[in-house]
Amino acid sequence: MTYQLNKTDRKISGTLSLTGSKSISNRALLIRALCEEPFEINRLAAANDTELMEALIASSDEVRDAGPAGTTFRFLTAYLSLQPGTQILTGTERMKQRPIGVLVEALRSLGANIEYLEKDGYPPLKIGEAETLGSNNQLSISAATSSQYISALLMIAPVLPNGLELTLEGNIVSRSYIEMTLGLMRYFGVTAEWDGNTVKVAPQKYQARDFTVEADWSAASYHYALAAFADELDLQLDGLFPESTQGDAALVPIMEQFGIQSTFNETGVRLTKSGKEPTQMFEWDFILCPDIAQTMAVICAGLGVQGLFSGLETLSIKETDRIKALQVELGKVQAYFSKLPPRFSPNSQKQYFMVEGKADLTNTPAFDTYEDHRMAMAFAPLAMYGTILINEPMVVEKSYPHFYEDLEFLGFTVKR
Ligand SMILES: O=C(O)C1=C[C@@H](OP(=O)(O)O)[C@@H](O)[C@H](O)C1
Ligand SMILES: C=C(OP(=O)(O)O)C(=O)O
Repeated sequence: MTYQLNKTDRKISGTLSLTGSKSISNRALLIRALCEEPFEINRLAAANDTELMEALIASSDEVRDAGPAGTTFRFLTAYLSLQPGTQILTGTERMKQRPIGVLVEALRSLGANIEYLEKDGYPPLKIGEAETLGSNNQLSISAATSSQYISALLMIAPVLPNGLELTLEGNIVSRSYIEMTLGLMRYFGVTAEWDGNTVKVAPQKYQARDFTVEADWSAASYHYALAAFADELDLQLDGLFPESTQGDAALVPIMEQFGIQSTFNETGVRLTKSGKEPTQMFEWDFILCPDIAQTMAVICAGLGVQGLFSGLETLSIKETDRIKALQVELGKVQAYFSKLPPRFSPNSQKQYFMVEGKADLTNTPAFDTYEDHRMAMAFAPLAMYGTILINEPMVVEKSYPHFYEDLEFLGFTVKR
């Protein structure tokens, strides 16, 4: 299936109410499953990944299929280790290529009974009943591959008989998501101490409290891209708060550099043009906000701004290898995304990528999406410069099922 997108003017105005954050929703659902009393979760994400999370927690099926949902898969691995009986946790072909060994090894050393059903270190998993889980409460874990493993362990930590002392080794990737986890745990009455590289969680009970999920800042990034490409702008995004636990809220200072002013009000944030010219050279380290790297690469290419990106170490193990996918798709519009040779790196400790060139839309490019929602949504804003095609457009359902309807509301034509 292919969608054709275009927009005849460069005006962006109106009010959108964005879906809830899938990261926050998936945490709130896991915490609710571990809490002895029920509570309400308002504005749960409409994301397929969140629907899966909710359905798989409630399921009594022996085989549970998390599809392409990474957080769902990782959080459920920890949760199912606590459950009686034996379950099989599986996912898409891509999920079977996304590593899980660090989490499985950590759970095994707590006493979990987990087997790999295909390739060592990767899904699918057979999770049996543990004889005793958590009699040992000290664990070291590599923090350099995915923060989701750490979040999964921290969320089950208070219900383990002796809690958990988790030592994080190596470079910590996506640290903002670990902080989000601890923030949510705190909201539900569980305290943790993070001192140096050790996080300690004593045995505690989650306290039931109704909760409202903040809107999704990663989803907001696509609207910030429209804002950056617009000539006239007055866009209200409802459901976003000024004090966010989402690392992707870094969009506010980032987009200031592109002349976008974010003004928080009672219901959300209003985007207007600040009057400042966009920067000609944009530099950012995405280690705390990896999910907006694709959006920012396309914003740079759309405006012809040179981008110097670092902190992209986790991108190759996400829904697709996002580095390769960006290289191929930006190449279709004569823009480039290339790894900087170490001798040109401003900081020898980091790996840099450079975005160069201004996207040329004259030949109605057809963008492939690689089973990655963020490839579809990051490239869609280019339709403000000319007609584009998006192949397999419905990948967006993973996190933002109403994405195309929201574009139509803003005046885009979406030919299905
Ligand atoms: O914990 C979470 O909700 C997430 C953590 C990040 O993953 P990594 O920690 O693997 O970078 C992020 O990319 C993902 O979309 C959601
Ligand atoms: C990486 C992502 O999700 P997950 O790891 O949960 O599949 C994402 O939504 O960009």
